[in-house]
Formats: sequence, C-alpha cells, structure tokens
Amino acid sequence: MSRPHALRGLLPALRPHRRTVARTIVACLVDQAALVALVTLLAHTVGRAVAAGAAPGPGTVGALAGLVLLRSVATWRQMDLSHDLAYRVLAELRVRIYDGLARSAPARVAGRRSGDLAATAMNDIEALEFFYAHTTAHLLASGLVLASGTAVLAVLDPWLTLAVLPAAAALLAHPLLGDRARAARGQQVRAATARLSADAVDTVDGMREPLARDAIDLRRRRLVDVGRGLARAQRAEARHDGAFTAVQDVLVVSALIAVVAVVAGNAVRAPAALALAVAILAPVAASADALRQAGSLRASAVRVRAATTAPPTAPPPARPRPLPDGPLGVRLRGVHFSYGGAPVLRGLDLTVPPGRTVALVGASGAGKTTLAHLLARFWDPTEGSVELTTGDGAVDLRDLPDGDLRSAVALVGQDAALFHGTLRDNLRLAAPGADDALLDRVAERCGVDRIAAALPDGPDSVVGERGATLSGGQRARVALARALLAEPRVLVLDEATAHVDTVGDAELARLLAGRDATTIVIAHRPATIRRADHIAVLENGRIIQEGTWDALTAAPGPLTRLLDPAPGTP
Ligand SMILES: Nc1ncnc2c1ncn2[C@@H]1O[C@H](COP(=O)(O)OP(=O)(O)OP(=O)(O)O)[C@@H](O)[C@H]1O
Repeated sequence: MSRPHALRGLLPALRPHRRTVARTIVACLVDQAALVALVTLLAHTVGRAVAAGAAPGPGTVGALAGLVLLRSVATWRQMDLSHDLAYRVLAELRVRIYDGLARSAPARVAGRRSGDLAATAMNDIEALEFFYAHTTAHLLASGLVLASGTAVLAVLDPWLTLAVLPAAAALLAHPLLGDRARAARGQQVRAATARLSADAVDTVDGMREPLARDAIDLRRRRLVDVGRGLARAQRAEARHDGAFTAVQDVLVVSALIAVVAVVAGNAVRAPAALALAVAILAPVAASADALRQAGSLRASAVRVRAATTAPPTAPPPARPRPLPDGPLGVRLRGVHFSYGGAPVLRGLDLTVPPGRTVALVGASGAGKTTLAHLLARFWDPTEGSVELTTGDGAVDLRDLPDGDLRSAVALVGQDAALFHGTLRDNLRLAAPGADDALLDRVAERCGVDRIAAALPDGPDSVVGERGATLSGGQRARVALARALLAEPRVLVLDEATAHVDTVGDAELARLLAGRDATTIVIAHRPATIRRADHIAVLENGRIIQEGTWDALTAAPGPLTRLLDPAPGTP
C-alpha cells in the first residue's frame, strides 16, 4: 500500500464499530454546534446590552444556560465515545499484530529484532489513537459546522462569508502543502523510535551475559547515538509543527480583521459576527491540525498494516487432510530450500520409518536446523515435499490442519523458550489439558522433579524471563519434558541436550529409547549420535551418507571426518 493511502487503509478497522462511529459523529456535531450557538448568542447579547442598553430577557438567559449545559454534556459524551472507540480499535489491532506474527513465526520474527516488533505493537499503535479518537468524526463534524455557519453569515451579510471562507479554505489546504516532507519526518521519528526500542531491548538482553567493560561502553555509546538521532528527528518535527501553527494563527487573525472591517459600523451585530467567525474557524483550524498530525502518522499506519496483513509463510491447506491415528514416519523427497539467498537444501531425500531414531549429522551451517524447521512447518520447501508417512500412505505437511501437525510433531531446540511464569506453567505450555499425574510422571522421568525440589516453591517457583533462574541443562530438561507431555508421535531434537552433561544425556536417551515415537536427533556429540538406529550425514544441502554407526565408522568417510576432523581443520 502506497503511503498516501496508508491512512485510508486504517478505516476498515472501524467497520465493526459503525454504530459507535455514528454516535461519535452525532456527539461531535452537537458539541460543536452548541459551541457556535453559545458563543454567537452570548456575543449578540453583550452587543445589544452595550450598544442599545437592552438587558437580556429571561428567555435569552434560559437559552444561554441550556446551551452551556448541552455543550458540557456533548463534550463529555464525544470525548467518552471517541476514546472508547479508539481504545477498542487499538486493542483489536494489537491482537491482529500478534496474530500476524504467529502466522509467520518464526520465519518473519527471525529476521526482526524483538524491540522493533515491540515498537510496532506499542508505539505505532498508540500513535494511531489520535487518528481514531480525534480525526474521523471531528473532520465530518467541523465540515458540517463550517457549511451551516457560513450560511448564517451569508444571511447576516454576504461580505462576511467572503471574509471567512478564503481563510477556512486556506486553513484546510495548508496541511496538504509539504505533506510528503511531513510524512518523511514522521517516518524518521517512527524509525528512530523503533531503532531505540530495538537497541534498548538488545542491550538489556545482552546484560544477561557478563559483558566486558569495553562492550558495555560500546553499547552505552550506541544508545546515546541512537537516542540523539531520535531527538534530532523529534526536534525537526516540532520545529515544523510550530511553523504550521504560526501560519494557522495568521490565517485566523486575518479573517477576523476582515470580519471587523465588514461589521465595524454595526455595534449590535459586530460582536455576534466576530464570535460566529471564531466559532466556525476554530474547529476548522483544529481539523487542519488533525490532518497535519494524521500526515505524520502514515509511517505508523504503514508499519501496523504491514504487521497485520502479512500473509502466512506456511499458508493453511485449502483442503485439509486429517492425520490418521497410529505411528508416523517421516519422508522428505527432493527437498530444496533457501532463505532468499544461496540454497541451503538442494534436493534432499530422507526416510525415517515409524518408531526409528535417526541422528542427523553435519558441519555447522550445513542446514540441520533448517531441516528441523521444515519438519515443524515453520517454512515450506521451495521444491519437493515433506511428508508424514502412515501405515497406508503419506500426508504432505502442507495438507495437514495446523492443530494435527502441532500435536503430531514436537520440536525441541537448543535454546527452547521458557516464559516468565512458574515451572509448572512452563511444562503445561504444549499440553494445557495434561493432568497432574501425567505431569508428575513426565517431570520425574526427565529429572525435572529434582530441579523443582531445589527451587524455593517447588514446581510453583517462578523461573524468570526465558528461564533465567535455571541452568542451561535444567532448561533443556524442562523443554524436553514439556514436549513429551504433549505425547508427540514425531519428536525432533535439535541439539536439545547439548547443555546437559554426559550422564544426563545418557539418562535422557534411555528415556527416549523407551518410547515408540519416531525421533530425529540433531547432535554433534559422538555418544548421542552412536545411540541412534540410523545416521544420516548432511553436506552441501543433501544427505551424502546413511547407515548404522558400525557401518559408517568401519572405514573413513564423511561421518568419521566430522567426528574426528583432520588436524588444522577448524
Ligand atoms: N532465518 C534465517 N534467515 C536466513 N538465513 C538463515 C536463517 N537461518 C539459518 N540461515 C542460514 O542457513 C544456513 C543453514 O543454517 P542452519 O541453522 O540450518 O545450520 P545448522 O546445520 O543447523 O548449523 P549448526 O550446527 O551450527 O546449528 C546457514 O548458512 C545460515 O546462515
């Protein structure tokens, strides 16, 4: 979507709230009309009192009191309605941003910084509050007030219309001048805010590691630079906003001088005409200001739209095929994959029969994690197919309903994400319905009961953000227990036990061997590889060697080279 249309793209979010939008417009209209009537009647009354010595009658006093009351209620109502509308729409947009990320995770999240995503979810959304609360209904209402107010002026004296209308037109045209430059300045502020947010999150994240003094200074200098960049962008925006307001003031004052020139000879009419002109021009000036601000919101609108409308990287199947019960195997046929650059997988074939454990081995960067992610359908292959084999056929992952795939295949990575919450909550994440007995059994088998016993509140202890209060090996055990609790039929372990000590690794391997599930283990540790039924070596995007440990280590070959690199090999 082009930038000029970015704000129009925000309007569909109002569709489910048509009634509230209509009520907000009515409240705005009543609010502004009451103000115009009140100011005009008040000025007229004062003019008559001063010029003709006529005291206001009870009818006039009653009308003035009624208008004050109406204006107060209408102001409260329109503020209440417009903010209620805006905050509802913003809450829905936030959920849509989350859904957009979930649809594309981790593919799209992988390339972006979490602070940048947080800036879209928080700052850009917050910036749009102004658009939803103060732009749409107010523009319509002030347009109507302008039309009816100038009609009244024309009845009073056609020259009055001529005094006010050019200024009103100039006020409304003013935001259109320099619109592109304003949008560019808005874009710079939003981009600088996102950069600062991303850097701040990175820095706080980095503080988990004991950074060297120089590294801390470097991060600090970077934060200062990025902060200065944001301040520069904000200052440029504020400078132009100030100039904009000054031009607006000049336009309003010149219109008022023209009104005074027209009605100067009529002491009774002059105050009312002047008050009416002010009451008409004030909402027009406010609308022009809203248009100005809306222009600089385009960058936020573009970022929010991009986040909410991103198509899924693994689209749902057009005609889903449910997964039959029973054991599952895995089959990859002619799989090609690239992240957009050089190909990572180039025609990879691999078959894992149901119930077997296959170790996937390869040099760093060979594409093992990529293959694991294709098995969990984070991405689809660019060519070829990834299938789950059943007793009587095979189902392509692209044809599986998402729920079937997630319950059949579990992936445990080296740095499985734990959330700020209790140990028990973290275990239940993949299987919220698991009962306590099953949870205790799995926890005991994975050694998580021993971890819980050492924590102050046992399984109800809070493990901190990303499980920061646990060791790497403990986090690995929790992640494995969490996956097993969901009882997947295919388990993919991507260096899941790399942080676990050798004894623990053997203990977990025994536990996994006792299961019927198909297991694909990505590992560098010889003892882990050796325990697999079958070993597949990945190189140059293909499986170049397959067989049992005994067969593959009987003579020098790709596996032995990986296990025992020649001296001097990094
Ligand atoms: N999200 C991504 N975007 C772009 N390129 C990526 C992404 N993830 C991985 N790559 C690239 O794909 C190639 C394969 O990476 P992958 O993580 O699959 O290797 P690996 O065999 O698991 O390595 P290791 O043993 O070090 O974990 C690498 O060149 C890597 O730089």
